[in-house]
Amino acid sequence: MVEPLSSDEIDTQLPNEWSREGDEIVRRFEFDSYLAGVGFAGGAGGLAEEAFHHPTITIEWREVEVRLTTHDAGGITKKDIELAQRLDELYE
Ligand SMILES: C[C@H](O)[C@H](O)[C@H]1CNC2=NC(N)=NC(=O)C2=N1
Repeated sequence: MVEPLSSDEIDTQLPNEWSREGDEIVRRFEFDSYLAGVGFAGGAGGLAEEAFHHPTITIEWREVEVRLTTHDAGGITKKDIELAQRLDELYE
């Protein structure tokens, strides 16, 4: 079972564009169109399924908010950090 990271570990491992909100890490991705955000959300869902680790994805007007936490561990784990990194690669 994966263990929650300590606050220090989160601070050092959190990718640059992400922020911590309690037991979640959050990033808002910006797009030129609503449908570009929808497409990104679809790709994010595919990465989530590959990792079997599922974020909360909110699709808004030209923005997509992704929230990650590890429910099984009750906190932020390396699974969240790793998927965040993959989402950043998808976005770039
Ligand atoms: C049984 C458990 O729900 C599964 O192992 C997976 C599914 N996707 C998941 N996604 C997230 N974000 N956290 C989990 O703990 C998690 N667990």
